[in-house]
Amino acid sequence: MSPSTPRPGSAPRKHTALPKAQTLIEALPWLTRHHGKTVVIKFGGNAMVDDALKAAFAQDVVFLRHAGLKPVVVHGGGPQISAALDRHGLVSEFKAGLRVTTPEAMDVVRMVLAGQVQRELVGLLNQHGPFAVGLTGEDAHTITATRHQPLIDGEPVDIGRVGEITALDTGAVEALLADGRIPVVSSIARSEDDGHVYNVNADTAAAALAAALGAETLMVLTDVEGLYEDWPNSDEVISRLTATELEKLLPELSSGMVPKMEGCLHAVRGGVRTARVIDGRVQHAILLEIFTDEGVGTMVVPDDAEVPA
Ligand SMILES: Nc1ncnc2c1ncn2[C@@H]1O[C@H](COP(=O)(O)OP(=O)(O)O)[C@@H](O)[C@H]1O
Ligand SMILES: CC(=O)N[C@@H](CCC(=O)OP(=O)(O)O)C(=O)O
Repeated sequence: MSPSTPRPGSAPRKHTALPKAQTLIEALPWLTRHHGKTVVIKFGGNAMVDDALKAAFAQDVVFLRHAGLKPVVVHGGGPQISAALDRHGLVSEFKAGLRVTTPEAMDVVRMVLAGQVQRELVGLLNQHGPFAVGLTGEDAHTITATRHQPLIDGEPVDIGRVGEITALDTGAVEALLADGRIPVVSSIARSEDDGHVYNVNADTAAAALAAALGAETLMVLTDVEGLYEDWPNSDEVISRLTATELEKLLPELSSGMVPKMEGCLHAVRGGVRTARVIDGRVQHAILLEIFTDEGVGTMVVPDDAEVPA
C-alpha cells in the first residue's frame, strides 16, 4: 500500500471527526476571552424540571471549569420549598415577590435549600470529579443580612425571616475557586443582629455575590426564554438592554422577574460585565450562551458597554 493510500476505514473516520474539530475550534475565541474569568450561575428552582436537565447543567458547569473558567453556582428552590411546606401543613404566601417566612417556615427553607437541593447539585457535579463544595451564606460569613421589610403601598411590611443583604465576605468562595473547586451556594444568610438565619431570594443572592466577586458574567437560568417585552401578552424577548434602559423598565415588571432583573441591574452597576437571563429548560443552555453565537435570552450590559456576545 502506497503512503498516500488511506488504510481501509480511515477515510470515513476523518470525515466524521472533522466537524467535531471544527466545533471545538469555533469555541477558541470564546475560550480565550473567558479564560480565568469568574461566572456566577443562578440555577432557579423552576428550571430544575427534570433529571436530564439537571445532569446537563452539571456537565456544562464542569465543562466551564475544565475550560479554565471559574464557575460559582447559586441555586434556588422555590417550588421545592413550597412542596415541603405543604407536606408540613404550612402555607406558602408571597408578598412583594418574597416568601413570608415564619420561624417554622425558615427551618423548612434551610432544610430544603441546604439539605436537599444543594446536596443534589453537589452530587451531580461530583459525578465528574472532586469539584463541588456546598455552602450556605451562613458559612464563613459569606452572606450577612438584616431583616427585610419591603414597602407595599408605601408602608414597610413584616414578612418574617426574610433577609436584606448587608455584607458579603467572598473569602471562602475565592479560596475554593483558587483550589479548583466549584462552590455551590444556598441563599441563606446569617443575621447581622439577632443570631437567626434569614431567607434570601436566590436571584438577589447570586447578583450580590457576582458583584462582590468581580465576576465577568452573571447567568440566571429560569423557566422562560428571557425577559418578555410585553409579558404575558407577547413572547417577544428583549435580547439586549443597557442598565439605564433596564432601570426605566423595572417598575413595570411583575412577580419572579422583579428580583431577577433588579439583580441583573445591581450586578452590572457593581462591575459585572454582562448579566444574562436565559432559558434553563434548554439542555446545555450555559454552553450555548458562553461558547457560541447561538446564545439567546436577555443580556444586560453597562451603559457604556461594547460587549461582544
Ligand atoms: N416580563 C417578563 N418576562 C418573562 N417572565 C416574566 C415576566 N414577568 C413575570 N414573569 C414570570 O417570571 C417567572 C420566572 O421567575 P421565577 O418563577 O421566580 O423563576 P425561578 O424559579 O427560575 O427564579 C416566569 O416564569 C414568568 O411567569
Ligand atoms: C425570600 C424568598 O422568597 N426566598 C426564596 C428562596 C429560594 C429561591 O429564590 O428560589 P427560586 O430561585 O427557585 O425562586 C423562597 O423562599 O422561595
